[in-house]
Amino acid sequence: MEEKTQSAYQEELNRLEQTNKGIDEQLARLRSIPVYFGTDANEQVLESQREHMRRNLSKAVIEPYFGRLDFQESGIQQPIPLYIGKTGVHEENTGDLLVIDWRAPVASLFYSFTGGLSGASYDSPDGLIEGLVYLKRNLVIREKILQRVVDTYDRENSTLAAHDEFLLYRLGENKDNKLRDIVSTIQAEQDRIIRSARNTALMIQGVAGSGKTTVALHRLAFLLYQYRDQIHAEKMVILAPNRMFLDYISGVLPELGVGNIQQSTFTDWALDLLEQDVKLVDASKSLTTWFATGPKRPVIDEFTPGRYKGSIAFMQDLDEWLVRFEASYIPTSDFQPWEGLLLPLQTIRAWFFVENKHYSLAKRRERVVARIKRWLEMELERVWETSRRKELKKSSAQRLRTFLKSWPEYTSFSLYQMLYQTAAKPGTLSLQLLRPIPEPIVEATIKLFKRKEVQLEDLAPLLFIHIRLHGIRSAAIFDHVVIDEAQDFSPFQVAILNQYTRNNSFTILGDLSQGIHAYQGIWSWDELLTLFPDEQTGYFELERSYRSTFEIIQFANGVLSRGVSTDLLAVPVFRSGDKVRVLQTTETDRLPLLVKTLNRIREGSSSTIAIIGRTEKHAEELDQALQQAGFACNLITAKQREYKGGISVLPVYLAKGLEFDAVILMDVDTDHYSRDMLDAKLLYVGCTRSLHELWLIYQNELSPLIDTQDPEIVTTQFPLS
Ligand SMILES: Nc1ncnc2c1ncn2[C@@H]1O[C@H](COP(=O)(O)OP(=O)(O)OP(=O)(O)O)[C@@H](O)[C@H]1O
Repeated sequence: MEEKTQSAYQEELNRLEQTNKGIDEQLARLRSIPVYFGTDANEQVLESQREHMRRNLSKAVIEPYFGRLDFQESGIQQPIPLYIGKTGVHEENTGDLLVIDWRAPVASLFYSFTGGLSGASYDSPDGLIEGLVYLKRNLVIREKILQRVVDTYDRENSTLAAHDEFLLYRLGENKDNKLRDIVSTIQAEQDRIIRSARNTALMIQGVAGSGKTTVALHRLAFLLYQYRDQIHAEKMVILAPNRMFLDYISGVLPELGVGNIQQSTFTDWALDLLEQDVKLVDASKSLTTWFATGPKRPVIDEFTPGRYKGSIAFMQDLDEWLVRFEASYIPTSDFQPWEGLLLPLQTIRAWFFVENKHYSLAKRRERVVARIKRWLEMELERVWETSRRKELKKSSAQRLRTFLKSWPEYTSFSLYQMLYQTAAKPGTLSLQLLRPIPEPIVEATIKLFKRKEVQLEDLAPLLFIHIRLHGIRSAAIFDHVVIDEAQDFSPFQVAILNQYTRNNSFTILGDLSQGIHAYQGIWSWDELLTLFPDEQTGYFELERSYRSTFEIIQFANGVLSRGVSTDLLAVPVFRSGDKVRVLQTTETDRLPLLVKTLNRIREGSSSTIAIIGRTEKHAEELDQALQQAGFACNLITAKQREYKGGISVLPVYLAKGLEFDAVILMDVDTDHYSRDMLDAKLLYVGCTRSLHELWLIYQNELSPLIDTQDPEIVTTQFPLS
């Protein structure tokens, strides 16, 4: 070990010992205080603070910090070493900071400082603090043991050479079956997103592997720290494409010491609000239709149901329709409980349209009906003769029931159904949509209604109606919403979510190059950007990809460019690995080659492996073949709720968002991946799932999306040894 490195190591060993001692003492003291179970409110608050500290310190004692930054603030004599960790720790007696929370303003220097001799600054609650950075050091501590000390900047020799070395060391590690936190290596461009102000709809276009999901999760932890009095974890939500993906990312927030954040899919969230008034068609069925190969795949245009019903134009049509419905939503005659007594329609209208106009439609009807009943009771009390009153009571109740039949109650579903029924009958003019819904959409929707079923794209309109009918409960309003894989959301879905969100506070992230659900999702970020006021919108692009090796990224970029005209190509962090292997086979050798490849991969250090097919059926066949060959695999289907790791077999469209040490893409021939936009995006998604090894196997003719010419990144040979 070089002398300087050795002394740095020794210095850090001493410091670690001192910090651990401080934490241990605090923990011991806290643990010696008996837990309070009583009813005194003040004591309860103190106990919950102690419990919070006990939890934080027990975590901190294992890995107290990961970084050190020596910073000399302007006007101060010398640099002070700042140790940065996942949670802040104070020295018990002096109150000095032993460890600074990574989310604290000063810690932003650790991420934003990228070298050079000029000054550095950070925003503090007291304004801009300026100064000089002398040292930036990464420290790896595992189970209290110092394992690595890497200086990424040293003012004395003004280098930054080790900066990428530490990142590369981290990226080169194999992954287990959960996404991990990246606090020790957050990059400057990611840090800017994480620390953005809260009342903004942040939109992030990031290439595959650029850390979008990870960054969003760190942003939640930051918001909770920075705005702890205004934002509450239980009022934040992460919306992801499916439950399995949520399971896959579920480790990050607890690692960051954050709990209680809601995690859901748009579907589950919407169905919950609609109180299961409707059923959704089986997701596998629609996925099979949209991801069919060749000519069986439906054409996608603006009249594709998902695009049409997900558009803001449809939302506006529906809005207009509801205004006219509301105007007509009142009985058509006076109410006459008995001869000689009349409640004029005009009075009922005034109660409905004027006195109760601030209530939602259902509430207004409920209030007006209650008022009619009260009016009736008062009128009955005026009838002195008991037997006559009894008789009138009975008959008027009957008349009221008949009267109210002309003023039915609606659910979101029944009203939505009425919209399509009206659209199907050109005669009913007053409630006809101004812009007619295309006939095939009307027919297909009505057909599903018979089974009380709807498609995913019907959920936003149903919720829109739900809000008109019932309003929004304040308990249902979010402080902040994260939408992952937002390219698959429709503008209507995001507009609805915005109604349930305070102050446009969103983190919306996605990648148009992975927009494989183009039949419902956005085609450009402008479709979402226009939903928010300009001054509350932020747009970022992440171009660097951290997941895969240089070879894999170059190869995947080639695939994408052959099917899509795009400038959203990933820039690799220079981490070189094995060449991508594109192997030709025959029908008889296909499965033996797959088995041989799997065995070969397993000889190495990969712990998560994916075998990716083109469709669900394709994946099922591969899974069966592998099970018969003795491999314990996990078949991933659209209904999956848990991500188990190990060897996964899955259709390419379900691989989005996940990552594996090694990926084998099966049957990448012309039939499975033709030269078109969707197939290019699908194959791009498949390739970019791999961290270290990528294998592609095909028979007959290779997909035109793949080029094997560049010997620097691809080989067509199976490795010899
Ligand atoms: N700054 C970083 N330091 C270390 N690892 C990082 C960093 N940023 C991202 N990564 C790693 O890169 C991988 C990709 O991250 P993530 O899944 O968040 O990206 P993504 O943009 O959501 O990807 P995709 O769109 O392809 O699903 C993860 O393994 C993550 O840990």
